[in-house]
Amino acid sequence: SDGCYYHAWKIPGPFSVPLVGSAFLVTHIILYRIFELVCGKLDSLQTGCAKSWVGSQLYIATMRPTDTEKILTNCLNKSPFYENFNDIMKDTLLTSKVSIWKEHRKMINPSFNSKILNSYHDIFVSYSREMVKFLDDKEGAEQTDFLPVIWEKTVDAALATLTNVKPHVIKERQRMITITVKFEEILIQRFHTFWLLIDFFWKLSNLHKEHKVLCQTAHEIAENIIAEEYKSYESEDRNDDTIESKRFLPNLTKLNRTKQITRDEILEETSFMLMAASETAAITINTVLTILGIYSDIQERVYQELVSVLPNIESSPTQEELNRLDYLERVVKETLRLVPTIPFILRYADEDIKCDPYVFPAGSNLFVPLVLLHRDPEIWPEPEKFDPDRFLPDEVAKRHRCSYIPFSFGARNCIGFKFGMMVVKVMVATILRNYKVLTVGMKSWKDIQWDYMVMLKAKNSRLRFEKRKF
Ligand code: HEM
Repeated sequence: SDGCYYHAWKIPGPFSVPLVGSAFLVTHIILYRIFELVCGKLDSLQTGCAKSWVGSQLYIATMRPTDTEKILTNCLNKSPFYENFNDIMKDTLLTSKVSIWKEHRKMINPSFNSKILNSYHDIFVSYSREMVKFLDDKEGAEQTDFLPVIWEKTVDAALATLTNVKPHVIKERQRMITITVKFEEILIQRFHTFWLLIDFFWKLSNLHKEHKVLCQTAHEIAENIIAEEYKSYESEDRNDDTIESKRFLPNLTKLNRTKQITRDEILEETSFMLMAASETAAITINTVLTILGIYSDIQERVYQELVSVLPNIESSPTQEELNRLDYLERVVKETLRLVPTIPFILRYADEDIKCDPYVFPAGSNLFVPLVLLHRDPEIWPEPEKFDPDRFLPDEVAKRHRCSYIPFSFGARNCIGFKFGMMVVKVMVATILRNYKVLTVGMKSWKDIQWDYMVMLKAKNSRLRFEKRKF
């Protein structure tokens, strides 16, 4: 509309891109141009926000906490960007239109309440013990890449908590990891091959064939998990009041009986939920350990806290002990500030959003770069310094509540926020109580090479583990 052009005209932004037809091409340009723009020029613009026209689509990036709060509270629809992930995750909590999302989130939310999450504590502990046992067996060995190792444990922990299926029953569950990695590789390859960004060529390419095979396999694995869940539903004398029946997949299975959700919808939600739960947690644990490997003085402080709260090396933290690990909590928070595992969020404006002195017009795509918001020197003095004490209560109270949002904010925030913090803390606490972690040849977090696609993950973190003496 004319209003849209008028409002957009006032927002600074030096470039536009000629009309292009493919949604994927648009996405490509957003990522590269806006990232470049936002990273390179946002602070020099001194406005905290910038726009870019990509064909007929308007993209606006902002790193002001007040705008961020307005966007995340008022715009619950996602940008078309999210349609590009993969073909079996088009209608999930993450991606679906508000109408569907609202219904599903209402059904899924109760499975993430505190009572149910607390019942997961011992399960997380048992997988963290398995992790330590794995390290014991390989003592001293340099892990060229720790991420796949910890990821196996978070997949099992996710299956053991979000479903009633015993992880070992799902023989191909480790393939969930290779498939996810492959999906991301294909996405990256597509981004780097200009002609593959045009749908017509993409559909003809071998990469697309590979993509389809992966979708098929992911679909089969999710089918198996659901079939097992149905079996356990039928075999056990079902009591719908147990805490187990309120878990994510059992709960959806129950709602399927009363036709509140279809089996296909459950399949997509499950596929996505298991991936979301395990990959984010694994990456975060890997990042925390890498950073603590670099800053050994900070690791030492974490270790001293662990020794005082957990005098016995064999013991894992109880829930009450976990809550007393304040310094560890600050370390995890500071890690997610500097390196938010999900580095940006894209929303869609259904109506005009007033962000003084600008109006972000209806129809625009709103880009919230967490990674830049979290490094804004106006909010974070010496932003590149790793300093867990930024999260002391007095410091937190001084900042705007949307200056730090690794789990997003508002009604469409991360449903697994507490779940994620719990797994990460239990795993890191148990590993560090038993092992000292070292990195090879790195002095600062800036020596880590970051993969910058959908997730922000360390590429060259080679961790070494040294058994702690009693
Ligand atoms: C541990 C680190 C984690 C981080 C940093 C993280 C971060 C986020 C962020 C930033 C979003 C919003 C994404 C967007 O709007 O584009 C999100 C959404 C989501 N996350 Fe997480 N997450 C984590 C762990 C988890 C876990 C453990 C689960 C599941 C148990 C989970 C499930 C989800 C789901 C289902 C959504 C979509 C929510 C909706 O749109 O209603 N996440 N997460």
